[in-house]
Amino acid sequence: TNSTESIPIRLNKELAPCRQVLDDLESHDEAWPFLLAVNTKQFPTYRKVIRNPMDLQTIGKRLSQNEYKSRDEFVSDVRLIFDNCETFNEDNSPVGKAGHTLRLFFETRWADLTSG
Ligand SMILES: Cc1ncccc1N[C@@H](C)c1cnc2ccsc2c1
Repeated sequence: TNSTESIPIRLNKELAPCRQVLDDLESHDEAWPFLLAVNTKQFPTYRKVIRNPMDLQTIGKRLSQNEYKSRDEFVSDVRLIFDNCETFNEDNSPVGKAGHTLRLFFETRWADLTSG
């Protein structure tokens, strides 16, 4: 069955901005470091430093599986991506700069989509 049939209309409407902003993030030029989970073979220290990894693909799966019960849960996962990025990457590194750019894009787009 279509996974959206099972959730109340209210929740479905409530989460619409989440799908929209996720699509916008995934298609952003600076999204490349955040599309998939950080490969721990490529970055062996990552999981020691970052206790709660997060990425855009994981958020998309959670959204499609109706794991978010509120917009706030969704927003927390998105902000976790950028907080992890700041923890692990220098601000002036390519990934660090991408994180700051994409965080500002997210907060601006999210405010536009949800300001009523
Ligand atoms: C967001 C993040 N934080 C810390 C480490 C990595 C990453 N991203 C991965 C995709 C990444 C980021 N940059 C490069 C450069 C060559 S492979 C590769 C993979």
